[in-house]
Amino acid sequence: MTLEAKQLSFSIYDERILHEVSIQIKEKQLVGLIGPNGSGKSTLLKNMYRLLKPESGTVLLNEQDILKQSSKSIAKNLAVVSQETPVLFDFTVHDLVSMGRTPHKKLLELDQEQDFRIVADALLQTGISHLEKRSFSSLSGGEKKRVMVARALAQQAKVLILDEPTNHLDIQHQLQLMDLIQTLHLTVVAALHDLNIAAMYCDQIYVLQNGRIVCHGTPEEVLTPTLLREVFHVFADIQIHPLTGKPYLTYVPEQFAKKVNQS
Ligand SMILES: Nc1ncnc2c1ncn2[C@@H]1O[C@H](COP(=O)(O)OP(=O)(O)OP(=O)(O)O)[C@@H](O)[C@H]1O
Repeated sequence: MTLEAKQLSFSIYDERILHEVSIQIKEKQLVGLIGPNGSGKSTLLKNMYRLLKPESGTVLLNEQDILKQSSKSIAKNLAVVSQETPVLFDFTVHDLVSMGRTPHKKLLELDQEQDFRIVADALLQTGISHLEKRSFSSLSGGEKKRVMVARALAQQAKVLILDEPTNHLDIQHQLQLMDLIQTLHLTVVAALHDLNIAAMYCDQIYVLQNGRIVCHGTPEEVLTPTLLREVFHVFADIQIHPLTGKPYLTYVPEQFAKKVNQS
């Protein structure tokens, strides 16, 4: 399964938020979307999971226009972990994760043995089995995030859209979650703020600035001191880490700026 945005533009109240954005997530690739606050990451993802409708351009899920597919067929293939968490009713963790099974069932069909097994697996993989009877509203921010990831896993979609999946998680759970996502070998696009996490886990990175893609490529190609300075307005020393073989960023105060490697 592949996911692609082609020449996508989007405006709110006559203000252009996204300018002809194109991004491509190939089969089983983990693609990171990075950019400063307000650069348009969430807006792009919302267009890609149909919460917003583009002004122009298309979103293709497995090369088919997403606007021409039924919600149920999209939900079988595409799961989303958004920044918002459901607040309408106070469901238990188990109930919420079980909702991930909905696209696979007929109207009013009860959970089958297989559904219970898939939900139990999703709870186990995200490390929240012990919370299954708790009410969702009583959970901490990080626990809620893991419930939403578990729901997405229970959906058994081949494509995942994640809007800041590691937000609210402590460092152990950030790494566990990214490890889990990597081992699932799904087609994934994730908006990420932590550039070291993006460097460590992403196959490709797209950089958004003021609603435009300004750079894309492998973490090694994209994460350079020049890009960090021009897009994020910070100075960073970037080395290839001897253990991971991936770029590792150390942010430095301006007084050390002249000493950082300039690539
Ligand atoms: N409903 C809205 N009404 C007005 N402006 C909006 C609305 N939604 C988004 N915007 C604006 O669109 C721009 C892009 O916002 P978006 O949330 O996509 O950025 P982001 O890159 O995800 O930011 P962050 O890193 O802070 O989460 C921002 O300037 C934001 O204020």
